[in-house]
Amino acid sequence: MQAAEIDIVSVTKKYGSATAVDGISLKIPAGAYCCLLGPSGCGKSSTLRMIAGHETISDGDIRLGGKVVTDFPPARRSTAMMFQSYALFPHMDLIDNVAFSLKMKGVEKGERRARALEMLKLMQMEAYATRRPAQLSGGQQQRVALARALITDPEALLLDEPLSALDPFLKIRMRAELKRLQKSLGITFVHVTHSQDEAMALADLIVVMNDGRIEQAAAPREVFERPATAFVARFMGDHNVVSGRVTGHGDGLVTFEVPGGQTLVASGRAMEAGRAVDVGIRTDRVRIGAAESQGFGFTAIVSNIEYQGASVKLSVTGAGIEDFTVITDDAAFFASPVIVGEAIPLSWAAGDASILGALDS
Ligand SMILES: Nc1ncnc2c1ncn2[C@@H]1O[C@H](COP(=O)(O)OP(=O)(O)OP(=O)(O)O)[C@@H](O)[C@H]1O
Repeated sequence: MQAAEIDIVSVTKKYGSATAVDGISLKIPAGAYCCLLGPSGCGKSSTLRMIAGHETISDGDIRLGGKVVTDFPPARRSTAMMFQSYALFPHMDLIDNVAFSLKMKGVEKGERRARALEMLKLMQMEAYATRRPAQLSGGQQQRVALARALITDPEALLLDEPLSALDPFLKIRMRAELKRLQKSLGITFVHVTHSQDEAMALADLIVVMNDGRIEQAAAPREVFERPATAFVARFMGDHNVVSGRVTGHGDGLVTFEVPGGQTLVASGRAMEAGRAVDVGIRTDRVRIGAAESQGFGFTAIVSNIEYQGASVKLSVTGAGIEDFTVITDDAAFFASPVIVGEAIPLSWAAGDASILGALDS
């Protein structure tokens, strides 16, 4: 199969006067596994449907494999879409379900059935070829839906929350299957999800969306290690976001004051005093113990402790700092446990607190 690059150029989607997608631009390389990630209502499904041609584009253009397809109907785009509900026909057996789009194209019966069987084989479902969808498990239905989408030989497969109907165990298994399938077919996958874990596990490119815009588009590790904005840091989880005002800078470090009056230090480029900043601090990089130098920690009051097996999660507050989380490994915690209500010193290394959004400059 051939893979297509997807180029979204200043695309806007309006429903009446409401803007669902607000002038986004994004290049998805051919053969990439791209996850559109974000909270409910951020515009991920609208973006996917515009790529598929199931939704008109209010402004801007979409190019697939270098060709402008903005006004093309779905069937002319070399894309295939797999829906959340799988949308299988209940009265047809699996072969007819999978062969359906070939029938629409006028492919002769013998050939379309042979190709459908081949697709079912690819998905290891040939033994069930004459069953109906209701006689299958959720995971099996998903494989059939995939076979049905792939039979048209698409250059890009578009998946809208493909794992959301599955139980947690199956979800993780099917997620591995999706990844394997994408690598073996080599075509571009665009997968809509609101799950950070799912996006981190699958994607080569994560696109974090918020309120119709793209907050960050980067490799999973980049998004996790260097969130571009406070929104991304909060949404990906595992980061504390502390807000304050800049009081000074020097040597790649910025000092800032939080509302409670204490001064902390973060890495970041020079910026003028008085500017409001958000600083990200990874929850797993904070340790219990006094800071070696001023500004790389604070005194916190423990408000909650959750045992999580391999780790322990502490919720704490400090002067001007609310909702701060510390993830510590279980051995370190139980070697010298703390209790709710206790005042404890917290600290982190110089590179572990960074000004969000100023990391690339
Ligand atoms: N057909 C429609 N008519 C009017 N408004 C719509 C339509 N489809 C979506 N919207 C609105 O556009 C915005 C973006 O919706 P969209 O479905 O793209 O978001 P999403 O990120 O995929 O959300 P979810 O995860 O809940 O599916 C929402 O505010 C939604 O209510």
